[in-house]
Amino acid sequence: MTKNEDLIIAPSILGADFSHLEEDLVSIADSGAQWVHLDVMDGHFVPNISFGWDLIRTLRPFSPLTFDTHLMVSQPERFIEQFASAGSNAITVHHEATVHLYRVLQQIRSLGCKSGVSVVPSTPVSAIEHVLEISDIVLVMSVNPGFGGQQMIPSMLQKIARLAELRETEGYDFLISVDGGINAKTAGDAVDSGADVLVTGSSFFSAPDKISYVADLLSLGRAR
Ligand SMILES: O=C(CO)[C@H](O)[C@H](O)COP(=O)(O)O
Repeated sequence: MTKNEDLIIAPSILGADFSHLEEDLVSIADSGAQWVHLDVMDGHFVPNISFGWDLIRTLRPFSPLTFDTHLMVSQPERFIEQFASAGSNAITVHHEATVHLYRVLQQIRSLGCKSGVSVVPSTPVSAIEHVLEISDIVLVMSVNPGFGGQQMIPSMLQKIARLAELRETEGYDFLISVDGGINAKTAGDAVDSGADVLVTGSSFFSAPDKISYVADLLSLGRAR
C-alpha cells in the first residue's frame, strides 16, 4: 500500500449536531472527505454512550462514503454481525476489549468488511503485532477514548512511526489511522509519522469552511 499519497480524511460524527445528523452527514461528503467515522461507545469500555447499529442503518442511505465504524465496546464479537449488516464498510475493534482479537478480525473480514484493530494510548504496538497480518486498518488512539474535543497526546506519534516501520519491514498492507485531537496544527506531524487516515471530529465540525479544512489536510499527503 502506498503510504500517505492517498491520504484519507474521516470526519467523526461524534462532533456533529445530533439534531440534524442527516445534514451534517451530507456536509461530510460535500467537504471532499472520503470516509465517515462512526464512534460507537457502550458506557463500559469507555465512560460514555453514543449510538448503536440502528443509527448507522438509518444514516446509510444518506451517504455514498465509506462507513468506518469504530467500536469502543467491550466484547465486540457480540455485535459484529449487526454492525456489518447495518452498512459498515470497515469495523475496528479494540485490543483491550476482547481476548479473541484474531478471531474477531477474521469474523469482520468474513462479513465483507475491512478489519480494523485499535489500541488506547497505554497499549504498545507490540500487543497487536500478532494480528497485523489480518488487519486492514490499525487505528492509533491519540487520546483516551470516550470524548471528542481532547488534545492529542504527542507521544502517540512514535506509535504511528513504529507501525509504519513494521509495515515496511514485514510487508504488511494495513492503513494507519489516527484518532483524537487531529486538527490543522496536529495533522502534519501525524502524516509525517506515517498516518494514512486522519479521523477528525470537533475540528471538522467547527471549521467555518469545511471544504478548505479538508483540502488543507489532504494537501499534507501530497506534500510528502
Ligand atoms: O474516538 C473518539 C473519541 O473517543 C473521537 O473520534 C475522536 O476523539 C475525534 O474527535 P476529536 O477530533 O474531537 O478529538
